[in-house]
Amino acid sequence: MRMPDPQTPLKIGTRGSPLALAQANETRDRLAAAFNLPHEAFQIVVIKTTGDRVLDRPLREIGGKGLFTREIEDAMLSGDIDIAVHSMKDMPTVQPEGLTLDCYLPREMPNDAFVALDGGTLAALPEGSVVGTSSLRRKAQLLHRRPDLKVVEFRGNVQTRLKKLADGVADATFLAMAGLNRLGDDAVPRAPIPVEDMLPAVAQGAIGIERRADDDRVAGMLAAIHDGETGDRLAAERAFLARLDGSCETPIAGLAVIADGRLHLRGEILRTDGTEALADAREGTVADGPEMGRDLAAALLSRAGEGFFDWR
Ligand SMILES: NCc1[nH]cc(CCC(=O)O)c1CC(=O)O
Repeated sequence: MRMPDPQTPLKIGTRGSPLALAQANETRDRLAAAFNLPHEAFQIVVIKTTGDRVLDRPLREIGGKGLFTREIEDAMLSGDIDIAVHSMKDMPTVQPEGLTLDCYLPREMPNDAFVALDGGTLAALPEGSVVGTSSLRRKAQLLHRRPDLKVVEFRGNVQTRLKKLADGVADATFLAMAGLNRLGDDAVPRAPIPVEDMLPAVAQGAIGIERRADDDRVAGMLAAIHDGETGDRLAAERAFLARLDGSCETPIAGLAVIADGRLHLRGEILRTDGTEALADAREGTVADGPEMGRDLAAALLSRAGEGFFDWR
């Protein structure tokens, strides 16, 4: 296998946000360590996506999943980059023709974080408080438990959201614990929310690395840094999501954990206004994860009935 070197570096495509760059750097560090290569054998290439460009509208109005990936995938197909580093939470369940996604780094905490400048917790949030989020899932889960709260649209990166809190636009917001941990920004006050209280988005906290399907050299390199347990968990969660045809327009949550060699999968779907939440769980062998995901999704869908996902 010919290795990349400083003259012909492996090109790592990523979005330009601080979190995306942290994820790309982690990927480079793991590859460099696995093959004993200098950092200069890798080049990080920043690519702007539609999701980065359009900041003034809710993402679901612009066009759902793929908003943060399309331009990066095009760059890979045209050979401008060799691999792409993604937050798996933002990834469609099917990849474009010619691309493969089968390498995952060890997963961070999947939990959502409750973020309030005064360091408070969700449980202690006063009645009638205003919470900022652009996530339909978080909004629906929150209103299901706390119909007294008001939810306002909140977009932008971590820094932007903190600024909005400081400006008094909202009393609190939610972020993924994984993002905060990966940014290493201890200044952000956050309380992890137990997954029993707020089931995370499918694949939350996991990083995936995409490549050209026919690139055997890169496939061999990525195999060396792939985390099998994360792969098994995501296989179950993403099968669940795929069967639900999940997109940004539907509040869906799902989480698989592996304990004592058994896979435990929990899933939830909600009405967007939070008036109804349907949840269920499956348990089985790790190999049966994808089948359990599809079965769980089918069970929830049959309970949901027509119009459950309508949000307009
Ligand atoms: N939708 C944006 C997005 N995609 C991945 C993460 C966090 C990191 C992760 O889940 O791995 C975030 C931000 C957030 O939800 O706070």
